[in-house]
Amino acid sequence: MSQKPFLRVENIRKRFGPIVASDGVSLEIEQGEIHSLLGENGAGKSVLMSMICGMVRPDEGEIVFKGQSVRFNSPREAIRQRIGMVHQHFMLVPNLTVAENYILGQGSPLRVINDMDEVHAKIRELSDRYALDVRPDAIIEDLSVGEQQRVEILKVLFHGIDLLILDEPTAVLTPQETDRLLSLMGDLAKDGKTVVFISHKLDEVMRVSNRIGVMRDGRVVHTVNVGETNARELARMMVGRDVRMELPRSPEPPGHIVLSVDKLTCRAETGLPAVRGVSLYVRAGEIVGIAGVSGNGQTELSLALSGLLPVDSGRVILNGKDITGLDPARINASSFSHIPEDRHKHGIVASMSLSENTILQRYDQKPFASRGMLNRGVIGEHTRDLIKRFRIKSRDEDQPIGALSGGNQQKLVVARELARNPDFILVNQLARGIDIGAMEFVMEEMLKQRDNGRAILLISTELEELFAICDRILVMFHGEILGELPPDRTRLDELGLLMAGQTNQPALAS
Ligand SMILES: Nc1ncnc2c1ncn2[C@@H]1O[C@H](COP(=O)(O)OP(=O)(O)OP(=O)(O)O)[C@@H](O)[C@H]1O
Repeated sequence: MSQKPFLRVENIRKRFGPIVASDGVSLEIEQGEIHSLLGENGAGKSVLMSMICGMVRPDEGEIVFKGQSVRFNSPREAIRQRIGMVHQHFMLVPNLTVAENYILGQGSPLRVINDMDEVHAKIRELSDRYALDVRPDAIIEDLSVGEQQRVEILKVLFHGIDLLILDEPTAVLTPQETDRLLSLMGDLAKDGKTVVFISHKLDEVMRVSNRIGVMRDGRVVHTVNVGETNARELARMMVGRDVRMELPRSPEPPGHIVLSVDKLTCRAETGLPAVRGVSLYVRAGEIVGIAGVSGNGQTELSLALSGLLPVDSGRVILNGKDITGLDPARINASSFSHIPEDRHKHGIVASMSLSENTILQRYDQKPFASRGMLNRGVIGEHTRDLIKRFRIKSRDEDQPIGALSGGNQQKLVVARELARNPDFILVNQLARGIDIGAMEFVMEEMLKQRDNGRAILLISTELEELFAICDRILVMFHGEILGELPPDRTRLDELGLLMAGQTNQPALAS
């Protein structure tokens, strides 16, 4: 690493109306390092990085890159200076090929030559060099989330970068894809590239970083070398207190069956079988987990249960009533809450306010409406209460939810669904984007719901989350439930083997 900082950010300020996203933030990054950024939801990580990559303009302060003061008006200008960012939400055109996406509107010299063979060859070369497995002629919409992310990373490499910024890249990845991404970061650093890695997952940050910066309230408040810290200390720096991962729970036995699923089958959007004869039940007062490497039918199972995907055969019974194949609105009205995997598609309407999002499914119900009129006072009060209880960082309840940081959007979805007092709660990826302090709170809330007699089905790729709050864990593999494990008598590696489809284990309960 060189002595002079490769990137220096000095005293940057950025406001969005009354919200201070960057409060005089300063940061130094060395060439060839992997520098992680941690911080609570809304601490200002994404906004800071968006300013470095030309997406957002700072109000004040200076960015010095390779010794020169820079001010970008667009991401394209930043890319010209060899700075690229992969965002939380991919920016690829779904019905175009990888190669077409790369030359689209970028003004690349290769586009002027218009030599697609050359573009394809360059993609293949980079794909081979960094083991990215990206085919230039693949259509984006046919690719899995992990593949699309590798396409995004290769896109930035394609245009040539020295600084790569990755904003929560592992939030949507399987453990195997995460391992692969972390080793890619190491390879890039070996090639002299510099990587900024934003994540809420402390174990990943500890594994891959050279240095770690911790942000709070729009500033970097600590920067530490990875060898001089540990996950517990990082958590304390972020949240300002110790974070408990072991949560107390009442020993009450579960009650009657609230949801039962009998031999459910359904196909994925591609038409291929995704859920193959799944049977399960969830009782009042218990949390049943579904573990599995993503892509094993969990997405389709949750969409089919909530009416968002047609069921081919089998039955779903909620509180004794057959809800199989009902439309989502009717399922929602049957005391069924859903915290979806993809909040943008199924959880929120980004352009609508927090208040409107809070009552999405209940805009015509008491106390939010009476005699065909919205009770704006009641809706506002209810939303303010959720904002306060879940510490959702926002200007006020009238702000569009799309302007909130990712983790704060997720907190509103969780708050809304729990506030509906449902009998059954379906959760697919509770933690998505939520910081560890808020995660502790959200898990406590889930346990309170359980202790109040709710039945909860928690689909997750985060094993720690499943072990922390589930009473039983089912393992899903290739669209089937392979077995059930008691979390208090199962080791992580046993669960991992079952998730890989290995069923001949002693821990497997009948
Ligand atoms: N376009 C915008 N309009 C208004 N406020 C915004 C906008 N973009 C960001 N903010 C606000 O700036 C603050 C910092 O947001 P940022 O996305 O940087 O947080 P973060 O640290 O990345 O959080 P998370 O961990 O949840 O992703 C938040 O309070 C957010 O609501």
